[in-house]
Amino acid sequence: MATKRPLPSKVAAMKTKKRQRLDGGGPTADHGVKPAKKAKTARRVDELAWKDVSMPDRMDDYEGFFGLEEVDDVDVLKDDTTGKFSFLSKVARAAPEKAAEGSADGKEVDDVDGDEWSGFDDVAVPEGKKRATKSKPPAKVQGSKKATKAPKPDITGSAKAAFQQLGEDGTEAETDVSAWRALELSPDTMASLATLKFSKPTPIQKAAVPDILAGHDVVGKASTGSGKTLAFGIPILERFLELRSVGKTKGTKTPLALLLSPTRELAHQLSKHLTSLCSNGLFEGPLIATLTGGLSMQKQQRLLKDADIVVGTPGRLWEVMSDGQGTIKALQQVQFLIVDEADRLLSEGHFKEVEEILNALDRKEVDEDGADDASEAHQKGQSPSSHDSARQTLVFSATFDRGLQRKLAGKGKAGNDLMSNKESLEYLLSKLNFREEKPKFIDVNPVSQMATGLKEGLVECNGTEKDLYLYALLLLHANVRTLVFTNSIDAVRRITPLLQNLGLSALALHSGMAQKARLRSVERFTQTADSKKPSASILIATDVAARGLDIANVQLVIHYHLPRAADTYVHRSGRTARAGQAGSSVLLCGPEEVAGVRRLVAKVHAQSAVQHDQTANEAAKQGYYIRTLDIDRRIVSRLKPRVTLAKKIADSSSAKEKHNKKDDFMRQAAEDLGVDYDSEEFEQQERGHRGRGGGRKKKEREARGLTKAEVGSMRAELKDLLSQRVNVGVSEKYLTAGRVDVDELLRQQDEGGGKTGEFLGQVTGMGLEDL
Ligand SMILES: Nc1ncnc2c1ncn2[C@@H]1O[C@H](COP(=O)(O)OP(=O)(O)OP(=O)(O)O)[C@@H](O)[C@H]1O
Repeated sequence: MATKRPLPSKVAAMKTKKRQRLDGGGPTADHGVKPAKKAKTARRVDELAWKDVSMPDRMDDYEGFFGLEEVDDVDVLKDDTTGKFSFLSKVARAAPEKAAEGSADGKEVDDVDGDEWSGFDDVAVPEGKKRATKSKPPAKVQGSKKATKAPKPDITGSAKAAFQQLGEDGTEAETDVSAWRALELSPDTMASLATLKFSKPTPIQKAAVPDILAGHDVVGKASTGSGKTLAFGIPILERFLELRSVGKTKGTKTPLALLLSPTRELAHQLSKHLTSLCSNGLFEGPLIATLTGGLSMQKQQRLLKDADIVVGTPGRLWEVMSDGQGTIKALQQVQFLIVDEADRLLSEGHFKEVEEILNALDRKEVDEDGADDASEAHQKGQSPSSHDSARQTLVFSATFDRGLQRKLAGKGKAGNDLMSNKESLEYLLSKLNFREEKPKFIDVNPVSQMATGLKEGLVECNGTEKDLYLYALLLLHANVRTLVFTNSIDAVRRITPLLQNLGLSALALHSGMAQKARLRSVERFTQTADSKKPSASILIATDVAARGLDIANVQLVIHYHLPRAADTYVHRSGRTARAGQAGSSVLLCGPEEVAGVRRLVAKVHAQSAVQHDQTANEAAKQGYYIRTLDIDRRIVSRLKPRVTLAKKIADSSSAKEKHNKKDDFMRQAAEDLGVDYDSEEFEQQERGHRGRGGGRKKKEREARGLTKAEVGSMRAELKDLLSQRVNVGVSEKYLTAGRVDVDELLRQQDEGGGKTGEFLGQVTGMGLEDL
């Protein structure tokens, strides 16, 4: 007997308009409801009248979905015997839309018959699915010898595709992509590049695309922000279009490419970037599934079934592969394996899961029923077959271990040492099972791994003054999109509210946050970057944001804590000065750290010289000398009262929050044990235990002890201080030149209600503007 079941709140929340009358009003006799004027008919999911949902505040690739749709007035029925669902609706999707809905290969993301769709979930269709329209490539796309399929004129009148080719004034925005011709790409890819307005390939794209298209394994090195994603993305799209033109993508259940990413944010960004190339409405592109932790695994597994490109972080990918559903078998057939940010992925920390994945991809034995059990195979100690791989392996990063670079460039001594260090990148590269004896090593930036538009500097300050100097730097670079890197989650948690109290809209990003909050922070930061809004333009992050993140218009990177390794310095700094833009990277360091910092930065700049047969010391000696930037101490000291107050307020709320959490935990534990819990008594006992951390605890207690009224008055005082303008229009250089009487200026400033001199904003004469 068919019964009705209401949508769970999750589904309802995903739709802007809820389905009507889900608990009644259906036409079934069981419910004895008056028949509607037009009877509802059972329809398949893809026959329903889905409409696009606009999501202004969400990431386009949220949870691996590239678009959401909604549907109204549908009754959902569950057959208790079979457990299958069916849908009753008066209206069906209009015919032309339906044609657009189905992909050429007839695949569907949500199983229509409900065979595998055992529960309700968000119903969404990736963008690639919805765009089966064709359109004319822009006028200047011509001359490709390797055409897979001639594009047809836009007979369906796809307004979207046509609109994408129009400039704001309605005229055709032509991008001359003739500089790509030497790469012999298909008209579809050329059209896509024109839509993206990429008029010419970047050096790494120019060098790597032909080798990848020719079937070689490639290890690619190019500086940060130089377009490495499309260096492998374009060949993947080319292969997809080639296979599609001969009908080989139809009905296949095996992905074409597998991409490994070290972080979740980067995985989502890679998907988004590839989507912009592959699903721009000009042709039907490949489906992309993003597998990352922190988001619904079932949903990702469902997407995986139809995916052409799989992008994943090692942990979640291995989890999915280990589920015995035949995922390993499917992934064993990928034609491309891409290891992005390879030196990070193949280093300690990610090592275990990456190695498991690599072993599983190369394992020959699979159960008779086609399913696989990775852990079982692992226990059996099955090892990968060597050098019989059909797939191409592509390895990319801006940084590689120096010894490895020399070897790849043919300068190193081959020897037994190759296998001696099991943790080394070299050893792991040997596990990648390249199809060729030696992959092609392409290094387009042998001279420097830093972006050409990057300027570097350091600010010297005591450890206890870092917050103050950070604030001063941020004020001096007001309205500049800034990424601040710290070495710990605690520091992000502390600095973010501190800056917020100071009236700056700082956002946090660290791995201790829930995944949705992480994505939201990146999304908000990206949006403000896009909209050029001055607010919310500071992201305080751990090194989870150091690699690969491509956020437009980030102009300043501040290293609040020194990076722990040279490669981290390169990647953090690489979040600015991307794609040929300018940007600055500033290190905050204590006087005792300056010498070490200079060595670290010189080492980074000396890498290439070392490749050219110098020793590290020789290279560093002739090397780069990072400049010290002066910030006028008078300005800093005038900012101090604000920072001190803001810190007290932030410490008070964080101590209270921490205490409440601990209290909840203790209360629960006491309840579980069936004993009484008195928080004051417990605290007194704790106070009795003196020892390490006693001072910190005392401070926490004091901060927690502040009353609401005390915090309120501090807030009022801070508000008052923030409303006063601080003159920062004078610099040390000015002072030493003796042209300005700063005391007089500051006095006038106070008396004149902030009308004298120059105020907060970009300052000239400090050396900072040269950065
Ligand atoms: N041919 C091109 N012309 C103009 N812009 C491009 C081109 N190719 C890529 N870009 C843009 O350059 C930016 C950086 O690209 P990408 O993220 O691939 O850099 P990357 O080399 O992978 O950097 P990282 O080492 O930091 O990961 C992106 O915003 C991308 O859209």
